[in-house]
Parts: sequence; C-alpha cells; structure tokens
Amino acid sequence: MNSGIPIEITGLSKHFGSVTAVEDLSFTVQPGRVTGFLGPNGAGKTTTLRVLLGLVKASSGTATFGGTPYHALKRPLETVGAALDASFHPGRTARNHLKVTATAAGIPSSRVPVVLEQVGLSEFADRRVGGYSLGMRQRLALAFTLLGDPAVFVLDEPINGLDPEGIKWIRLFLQRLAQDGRTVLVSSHLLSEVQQSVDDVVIITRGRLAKTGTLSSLELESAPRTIADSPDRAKLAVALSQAGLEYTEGRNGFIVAEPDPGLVGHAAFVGGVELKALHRLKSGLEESFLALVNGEGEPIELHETADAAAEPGATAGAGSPAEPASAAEPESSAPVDSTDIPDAPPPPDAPDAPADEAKG
Ligand SMILES: Nc1ncnc2c1ncn2[C@@H]1O[C@H](COP(=O)(O)OP(=O)(O)OP(=O)(O)O)[C@@H](O)[C@H]1O
Repeated sequence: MNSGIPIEITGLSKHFGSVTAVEDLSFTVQPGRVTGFLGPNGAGKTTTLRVLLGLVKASSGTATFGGTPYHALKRPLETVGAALDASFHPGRTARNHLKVTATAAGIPSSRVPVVLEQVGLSEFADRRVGGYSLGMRQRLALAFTLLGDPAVFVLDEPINGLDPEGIKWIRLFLQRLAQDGRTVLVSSHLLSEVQQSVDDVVIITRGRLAKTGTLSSLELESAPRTIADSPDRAKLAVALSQAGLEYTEGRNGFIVAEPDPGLVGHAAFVGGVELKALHRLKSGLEESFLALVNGEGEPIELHETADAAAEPGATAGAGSPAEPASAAEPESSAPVDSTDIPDAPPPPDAPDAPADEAKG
C-alpha cells in the first residue's frame, strides 16, 4: 500500500445538457484523515465521485489522485478502493463476486478470505447475495474496496441503512483506515450520520462548495450565540467592542460570541444603545449544516428562541463594526489506538436461513 495520496478536485464542473450538476468545485482530501463529503440530495456528490473515478467526463477542471487521473493509474484497484453502490448479482455468493474481481484485476485470490474476515462476512461468504440484508451488502461493498489494499477509499453513502451496531463498526473501520495513512472520502446527505466518523468535512450545495474544514471548526462555529440588533448598528458595534464581545454581522443583526443574551444586553445598556432585537441563538451542528446547504449564509432564522426578549437602551457614540473574530483551528479528533482494521463482529442483521452452496 502506497499511503499519502491526496484526492485533488480543482475547478471541477459537470453539466448534463442544461443541468449543472457541479460548478467550479475545488477541494483537497488529505491522507490520514476521514473526510465527510456532504450535501443534500442532488447537491452533486455522486457526480463528483463519478468524475473522480473516471465514470463520467468532466465538462472542465480536474479530479485526481495525487495529480494522476483515475484512468491513468497503473494499478487502479491497488490505488483506489471505490464503492459507489451496493448492488450485486443476487444469485452469486460474496466469495464468488470477490474472486471474479480479484482474478480480473490480477489480485491474488488469497486476498478474498482476508477481506471477508475484515468486514465480518466470513461466515456468510457462501450464501447468495440475494439473501443479504442491506447492512451485509454494505459490508460486501467494503470488501471489494479492500481487495487491492489501496491507499485511497472513495465510499458513496456507506452508512446509509446501517443499524446502530453497524454504524459503530464502520466508524472504527474508517478511522483505522485513516490511521494507517490512507485517504478516506465518505459521502452522505446527513451530517448527523457521519458526525462520529469524520475528521474533516467538505460540504457542497447546488454543485458548489459551501464549506470545507475540520469537523471541530464547524462545531466551534455552531456554539451557542446571541443575536443583537439596533436601529443604529454602528453604535451597537462600538458597544460590543468596548465590552470585549466578538461578533459578526449577519442579515438579522450581530451574531455575538456570547451565549447569554443578558450580558449582550448589558453591554448595549452600558454603551447607551437602543436595541430592537436580542435573542439567544440555539445552535447545533446539524442546524448549521442545514443553514449552509440551504444557502442561508448563517443560521439565524433557524435558531431564534420563542422566549427571546428585547432590551431597550439609549443612544451612544458612532463607530463601525469591528472585524469578525476568526476561530482558531483546533486539533483533529484523536485517532484510535490500533493500526489494524477492527475485527468485525458478524452482522447483527444477518438472515437466519441456512447457507446456500456457492453457485459460480
Ligand atoms: N446522468 C445525468 N443526467 C442528467 N442529470 C443528472 C445526471 N446525473 C446527475 N444529474 C443531476 O445532477 C444533479 C446532481 O446529482 P447527483 O446525483 O450528483 O447529486 P447527489 O448529491 O449525489 O444527490 P443524491 O444524494 O440524491 O445522490 C441533480 O440535479 C441530478 O438530477
């Protein structure tokens, strides 16, 4: 395994006739980290992954693995493990599916039992896939990605449909791949689905980049805050600055990095500023995500509490809004303490039917 290969998307656009699926998209996925590729249905995630994997031609821009497009990789299955869907011929067994792919790719068939064990399917390897649950098919899709022991993993919605035990298992699975120095890109339309699994996020909406950074930085931005507004925003800005409160200016007023509206109201009172709005911003990661992908710019409307109170004040001196505070980049979440892919428990949702004989 050659670790340390980043995924590099640069100025990528893809149009299907008059439909713009992806527009001028640029981001990098770093090795040694699990990156969530997030966006609502129709945002352009699958199209981006399909271009990356050479299944669709870009209208413009590039998508490469450390500078090399997929079609130019010398041994693609040993560089990239990709799972775009979990559909398999229902009449064939997992072992047979994997053997055929290994043979075609020049990968030793001795890898087949190894990857079956890694994903917890050894016991069910000779059953027809038609009898598999969704969770088992997801595991089989992962087994394919492991066949060539690749440095990069590209997984489209791998957590979709898994039960809590399966989600816990895949979280460890992904984290340990990254801990080995591999590059792991995981798409999802729900932040909450991958929140426990990812170090970094790339959020797109309507084919464009909405946000990229560490999950921790997104969490910091989602901390509870206060919205304050005044008929004279310039004066309010001065009052907030004099009180040492950090803020950014949004559509509905200033978003102040202080969870207690009482303290913000007091700052306005001390500064002699009349307030027309003072609300606590009940924030959360998922709400911030939704605000981002819905193009709200910032999540004000989503969080105003019903018990918001306005505090009157008097007027004060003029001033201009201070620079928004920038959050320091926090450290990423700590890796797990083993370099092995976790032992997989048997799928909890495995059907009870007796094993079928391998047919092909
Ligand atoms: N082959 C195609 N022909 C025409 N339009 C397409 C094609 N593939 C995707 N699109 C359109 O491109 C846009 C992005 O679709 P895409 O499947 O990439 O989004 P997505 O983020 O993966 O969504 P989902 O989570 O629903 O799969 C959508 O408007 C979709 O209808």
